[in-house]
This record gives sequence, C-alpha cells and structure tokens, in this order.
Amino acid sequence: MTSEIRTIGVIGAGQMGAGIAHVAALAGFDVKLYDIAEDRVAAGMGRIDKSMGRQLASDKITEADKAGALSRIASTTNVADLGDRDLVIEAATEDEAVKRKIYREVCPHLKPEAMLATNTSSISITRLAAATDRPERFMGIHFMNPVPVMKLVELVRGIATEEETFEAAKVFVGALDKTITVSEDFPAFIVNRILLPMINEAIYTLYEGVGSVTSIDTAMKLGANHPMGPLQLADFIGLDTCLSIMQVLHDGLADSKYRPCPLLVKYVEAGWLGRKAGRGFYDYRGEEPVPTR
Ligand SMILES: CC(=O)CC(=O)SCCNC(=O)CCNC(=O)[C@H](O)C(C)(C)COP(=O)(O)OP(=O)(O)OC[C@H]1O[C@@H](n2cnc3c(N)ncnc32)[C@H](O)[C@@H]1OP(=O)(O)O
Ligand SMILES: NC(=O)C1=CN([C@@H]2O[C@H](COP(=O)(O)OP(=O)(O)OC[C@H]3O[C@@H](n4cnc5c(N)ncnc54)[C@H](OP(=O)(O)O)[C@@H]3O)[C@@H](O)[C@H]2O)C=CC1
Repeated sequence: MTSEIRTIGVIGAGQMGAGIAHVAALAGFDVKLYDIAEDRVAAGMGRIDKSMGRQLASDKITEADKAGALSRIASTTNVADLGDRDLVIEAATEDEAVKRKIYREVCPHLKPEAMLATNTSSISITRLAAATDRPERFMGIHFMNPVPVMKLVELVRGIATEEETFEAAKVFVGALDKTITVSEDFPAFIVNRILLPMINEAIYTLYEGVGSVTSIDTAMKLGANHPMGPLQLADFIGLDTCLSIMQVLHDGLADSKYRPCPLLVKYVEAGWLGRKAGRGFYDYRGEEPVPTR
C-alpha cells in the first residue's frame, strides 16, 4: 500500500485532466499526463501552459514556479509509462464504458500498491471500482472546473475503498491547497446532484420559450449572483458531460424530474458540445460569444 503519494499519473488530457496535472505539478508532484493520441496530449500541454500564463499574469505564480511545474510534467501516449506512479487519476470522457476500458488497460501496468482514482462527475465509484484489480485502492477524487481556480474537491469512497486509501487521498488533495467535502457514493454525489438539475431546468426554460439564452443567463448572473449564467456554464462544462450526468441521475434515481431536456440531447447529437467544440448555446468562433438560438 502506498503510504505517501509522490508521483502522479493523469489519464485524459482534456480540460479536467490538464487542470489536475497543472495543480499537481505546481504543488511539486512529479506528473505524467497520458492520452490516447499525440495531438490530444499536445493540446493538454498547451492548455496547461495557457492556464499557468493566466496565473503568471495575475501574479499568482512566478516565472520560476511555472518553469519548475512544467519541468515536472511528462506527456505520454503509452499507458505502460504509468507503471511507476503512486497515484493515477482517470479524467477521461464521462462514459462508463470508456472508463472501464481504461482500467482494464492500465491496471496490469500499475505497481501492486498504487492507487487508482477517477474524476468522474457522477458515475458509481463502487461500480467503477469493480472494473479494476484494486477496489480497495480505488476512489473518487472529483475536482471542479476550472481546476486551478476552484477550491473544492469532492472525495467519494466506493463500498470497498480502504481507510488508508481515503487518508492518502486526503493528504494529496490537502497538498494541492484544496478544500475537501466527502460525499456518499450515490449518483452525481453532492455538487452535480444539485447543480446539474439547475442547469437542466435552465435548458427547459429555453426549450419551452420562457426566456432566451441571453435573458436566462443574465437573470441568474444578476438575480442570483452566479459568476456564469447556467447556459454559459453548461457550455463551459461541456454539453456531452452535462447530458451524461443527467442520464446517470435519471437512471440511478429513477425519477422523471431528472429527465434530460430534449434540447440538450439535440445539441449533443449535433456535436454542439459547448466551448470545447466551438459552439453550444453560444457560438465561440467569433470575437464575442453569440447565442445560437
Ligand atoms: C461538472 C462537474 O463535474 C463539476 C464542476 O466543475 S461544475 C462547474 C463548477 N465551476 C463553476 O461553477 C465555474 C463558474 N465560473 C466561475 O467561477 C468564473 O466564471 C471563472 C473563475 C471560471 C472565471 O472567472 P471570471 O471572473 O469570469 O473570468 P476571469 O477574470 O477570466 O478569471 C477570474 C480569475 O480566474 C483565473 N482563471 C480563470 N480561468 C482560469 C484557468 N482556466 N486557469 C487558471 N486561472 C484561471 C483568471 O486568471 C482570473 O484570475 P485573477 O482574478 O487573479 O486575474
Ligand atoms: N467538464 C467539467 O466541468 C468537469 C468534468 N469532470 C469529469 O472529468 C472527466 C473529464 O471531463 P472533461 O475533461 O471535461 O472531458 P474532455 O472531453 O474535455 O476530455 C476527456 C479527454 O479524455 C480523452 N479520452 C477519451 N477516451 C480516452 C481513453 N480511452 N484513454 C485516455 N483518454 C481518453 C479524450 O480524448 P478524445 O477527445 O479523443 O475522446 C479527451 O482528451 C469526466 O469524467 C467528467 O465528468 C469533473 C469535473 C468538472
């Protein structure tokens, strides 16, 4: 069993995987960032460089901090390279089949005592753990988007997660200067059990013609002091991820109130996945974001 975590692997170089690698490297950990294709890994490294540039511009970090952190991140498309890691965090697409396939591929390479975690927004930790060779050393370490800015990390134990695993995860997350909440292993945990139905309701508000994209987001920014409107936030999270979370809630809690809005389904079917696809409820391809309906 790994008593102290010193080396980190991150699977998935998307917005969350890149963010996790970013904060772990800045905190002094040695990091390997893995994705299936070279262009994905390169894009992830580009995200990290840009994100650290924002922190540098606002004097949150120094040039030396950035250079040191970047020197601690290695990128790879070879899953075997994760074999020397103390902790591997999976941050791939919110699709249970994708995650289970990743665990089947990565587990044979891991040290016997290595920990494996998932950044899943919603999927059962207990069920995902059963797809690994180490349910006792598996848990949910759920970062929030954007990772360098958001203070919260949700910790979620599966039914088989050992106390030592939970304690090691707490020490690791504490070293990243994050605040922990502990959620029981039920669909979408705490944050997304509350947040995503709100976002889904905003999409219904648009779908039923109660408001426009602009009026809905303005209403919640100025009326509820949200930093982003719910539709802007949905685009920021990714509409595919939002839909996956609503489907997990709908299937897991068997309550029609979690039915994903048909308009959300339509956007995902169109490939309009939000900021990461250039278009969602807003079109991001011009100077300013423009509502798409
Ligand atoms: C889906 C899930 O499973 C769980 C989830 O994550 S749910 C989503 C949770 N996240 C949210 O709700 C985000 C809500 N939005 C916000 O908090 C803010 O809009 C935001 C922090 C993202 C951006 O803040 P903003 O004031 O609108 O923009 P901006 O001024 O550019 O950024 C504010 C600060 O954050 C920093 N920042 C923003 N994005 C950043 C990034 N990706 N990397 C590093 N720094 C970043 C900026 O550098 C800026 O720093 P200073 O104030 O020191 O200059
Ligand atoms: N977006 C958000 O606001 C938040 C998301 N999360 C969770 O984090 C996870 C990642 O989300 P996010 O970063 O937004 O997703 P993205 O779609 O931005 O990134 C997912 C990354 O995983 C890659 N990937 C897909 N299949 C594999 C595989 N078999 N092996 C390795 N990498 C793979 C994708 O590559 P490709 O593009 O080629 O498929 C992509 O680079 C999800 O579980 C999500 O629910 C948690 C908190 C917040």
